[in-house]
Amino acid sequence: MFELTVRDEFSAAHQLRGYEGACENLHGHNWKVEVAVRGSQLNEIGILIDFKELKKALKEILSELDHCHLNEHPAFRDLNPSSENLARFIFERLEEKLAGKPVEVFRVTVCETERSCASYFRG
Ligand SMILES: Nc1nc2c(c(=O)[nH]1)N=C([C@H](O)[C@H](O)COP(=O)(O)OP(=O)(O)OP(=O)(O)O)CN2
Ligand SMILES: [Zn+2]
Repeated sequence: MFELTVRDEFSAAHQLRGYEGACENLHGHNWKVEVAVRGSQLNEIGILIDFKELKKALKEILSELDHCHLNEHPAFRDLNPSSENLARFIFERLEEKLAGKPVEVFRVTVCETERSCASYFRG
Protein backbone atom coordinates (compact mmCIF):
# COMPACT_ATOMS: atom_id res chain seq x y z
CA MET A 1 0.00 0.00 0.00
CA PHE A 2 1.19 3.50 -0.80
CA GLU A 3 0.10 6.81 0.72
CA LEU A 4 0.55 10.16 -1.00
CA THR A 5 -0.01 13.54 0.61
CA VAL A 6 -0.39 16.97 -0.94
CA ARG A 7 -0.88 20.30 0.78
CA ASP A 8 -2.44 23.61 -0.11
CA GLU A 9 -4.07 26.53 1.67
CA PHE A 10 -6.84 29.06 1.46
CA SER A 11 -7.89 32.21 3.29
CA ALA A 12 -11.43 32.66 4.51
CA ALA A 13 -13.63 34.18 7.17
CA HIS A 14 -16.03 32.31 9.41
CA GLN A 15 -17.98 32.51 12.61
CA LEU A 16 -18.92 29.59 14.81
CA ARG A 17 -22.62 29.91 15.57
CA GLY A 18 -23.41 29.03 19.16
CA TYR A 19 -19.78 29.17 20.30
CA GLU A 20 -19.48 30.82 23.69
CA GLY A 21 -16.59 33.19 23.09
CA ALA A 22 -14.86 35.30 20.51
CA CYS A 23 -15.04 32.61 17.82
CA GLU A 24 -18.74 33.39 17.43
CA ASN A 25 -17.66 36.73 15.93
CA LEU A 26 -16.60 37.04 12.31
CA HIS A 27 -12.87 36.37 11.99
CA GLY A 28 -10.50 34.80 9.49
CA HIS A 29 -7.83 32.15 9.12
CA ASN A 30 -5.19 31.16 6.61
CA TRP A 31 -6.25 27.52 6.57
CA LYS A 32 -3.68 24.86 5.72
CA VAL A 33 -5.01 21.67 4.19
CA GLU A 34 -3.34 18.29 3.81
CA VAL A 35 -4.86 15.46 1.85
CA ALA A 36 -3.76 11.82 2.04
CA VAL A 37 -4.77 9.22 -0.55
CA ARG A 38 -3.93 5.52 -0.59
CA GLY A 39 -3.66 2.81 -3.18
CA SER A 40 -1.59 -0.22 -4.04
CA GLN A 41 -1.39 -0.31 -7.83
CA LEU A 42 1.42 1.66 -9.39
CA ASN A 43 1.26 2.43 -13.09
CA GLU A 44 3.86 1.47 -15.70
CA ILE A 45 6.12 4.37 -14.70
CA GLY A 46 5.88 3.61 -11.00
CA ILE A 47 3.42 6.21 -9.74
CA LEU A 48 0.10 5.78 -7.96
CA ILE A 49 -1.46 9.02 -9.19
CA ASP A 50 0.29 12.13 -10.43
CA PHE A 51 0.86 14.66 -7.61
CA LYS A 52 -0.14 17.28 -10.19
CA GLU A 53 -3.55 15.68 -10.58
CA LEU A 54 -4.09 15.57 -6.81
CA LYS A 55 -2.97 19.18 -6.38
CA LYS A 56 -5.24 20.33 -9.20
CA ALA A 57 -8.27 18.57 -7.65
CA LEU A 58 -7.52 20.06 -4.23
CA LYS A 59 -6.95 23.54 -5.70
CA GLU A 60 -10.33 23.41 -7.46
CA ILE A 61 -12.08 22.58 -4.19
CA LEU A 62 -10.23 25.22 -2.19
CA SER A 63 -10.83 27.91 -4.82
CA GLU A 64 -14.51 27.54 -3.98
CA LEU A 65 -13.73 28.49 -0.36
CA ASP A 66 -10.93 30.99 -0.85
CA HIS A 67 -11.72 34.58 0.18
CA CYS A 68 -15.26 33.63 1.16
CA HIS A 69 -17.35 34.15 4.22
CA LEU A 70 -17.75 30.44 4.80
CA ASN A 71 -21.06 30.74 6.65
CA GLU A 72 -22.58 32.00 3.40
CA HIS A 73 -21.35 29.03 1.35
CA PRO A 74 -24.28 26.68 0.55
CA ALA A 75 -22.58 23.80 2.39
CA PHE A 76 -22.32 25.82 5.60
CA ARG A 77 -25.55 27.77 5.76
CA ASP A 78 -26.95 25.21 8.21
CA LEU A 79 -23.69 23.63 9.35
CA ASN A 80 -20.97 25.40 11.28
CA PRO A 81 -17.80 25.93 9.22
CA SER A 82 -15.61 24.40 11.91
CA SER A 83 -12.32 22.80 10.97
CA GLU A 84 -13.99 19.42 11.42
CA ASN A 85 -16.84 20.21 9.00
CA LEU A 86 -14.44 21.79 6.51
CA ALA A 87 -12.28 18.66 6.56
CA ARG A 88 -15.31 16.47 5.85
CA PHE A 89 -16.52 18.80 3.08
CA ILE A 90 -13.13 18.70 1.34
CA PHE A 91 -12.92 14.90 1.82
CA GLU A 92 -16.31 14.32 0.17
CA ARG A 93 -15.61 16.73 -2.71
CA LEU A 94 -12.28 15.05 -3.33
CA GLU A 95 -13.90 11.62 -3.38
CA GLU A 96 -16.22 12.85 -6.14
CA LYS A 97 -13.35 14.28 -8.13
CA LEU A 98 -11.17 11.17 -7.81
CA ALA A 99 -13.94 8.64 -8.56
CA GLY A 100 -12.60 6.02 -10.96
CA LYS A 101 -8.95 6.75 -10.11
CA PRO A 102 -6.79 4.04 -8.56
CA VAL A 103 -6.74 5.72 -5.15
CA GLU A 104 -8.96 6.13 -2.10
CA VAL A 105 -9.14 9.38 -0.22
CA PHE A 106 -7.83 8.39 3.20
CA ARG A 107 -7.66 11.54 5.31
CA VAL A 108 -8.13 15.30 5.06
CA THR A 109 -6.55 17.55 7.69
CA VAL A 110 -7.48 21.20 8.06
CA CYS A 111 -5.42 23.53 10.27
CA GLU A 112 -6.63 26.91 11.47
CA THR A 113 -3.26 27.64 13.00
CA GLU A 114 0.01 25.76 13.33
CA ARG A 115 -1.29 24.46 16.64
CA SER A 116 -4.92 23.60 15.83
CA CYS A 117 -5.90 21.00 13.24
CA ALA A 118 -8.83 18.67 12.59
CA SER A 119 -8.78 15.54 10.43
CA TYR A 120 -11.61 13.63 8.78
CA PHE A 121 -11.34 10.00 7.72
CA ARG A 122 -13.67 7.02 7.59
CA GLY A 123 -13.19 5.01 10.77
N1 LIG B 1 -12.66 21.66 17.65
C1 LIG B 1 -12.68 22.94 17.23
N2 LIG B 1 -12.49 23.92 18.10
C2 LIG B 1 -12.47 25.19 17.68
C3 LIG B 1 -12.66 25.49 16.32
C4 LIG B 1 -12.89 24.43 15.42
O1 LIG B 1 -13.08 24.62 14.21
N3 LIG B 1 -12.88 23.18 15.91
N4 LIG B 1 -12.60 26.76 15.92
C5 LIG B 1 -12.37 27.75 16.73
C6 LIG B 1 -12.29 29.13 16.18
O2 LIG B 1 -12.32 29.09 14.78
C7 LIG B 1 -11.09 29.97 16.59
O3 LIG B 1 -10.82 30.93 15.60
C8 LIG B 1 -9.85 29.25 16.79
O4 LIG B 1 -9.56 29.29 18.10
P1 LIG B 1 -8.13 28.99 18.66
O5 LIG B 1 -7.58 27.74 18.08
O6 LIG B 1 -8.23 29.09 20.10
O7 LIG B 1 -7.35 30.19 17.97
P2 LIG B 1 -6.33 31.15 18.58
O8 LIG B 1 -5.97 32.10 17.49
O9 LIG B 1 -6.83 31.70 19.85
O10 LIG B 1 -5.12 30.15 18.75
P3 LIG B 1 -4.03 30.01 19.86
O11 LIG B 1 -3.38 28.70 19.50
O12 LIG B 1 -4.74 29.93 21.19
O13 LIG B 1 -3.15 31.20 19.71
C9 LIG B 1 -12.25 27.54 18.18
N5 LIG B 1 -12.27 26.19 18.55
ZN1 LIG C 1 -11.94 30.49 13.56
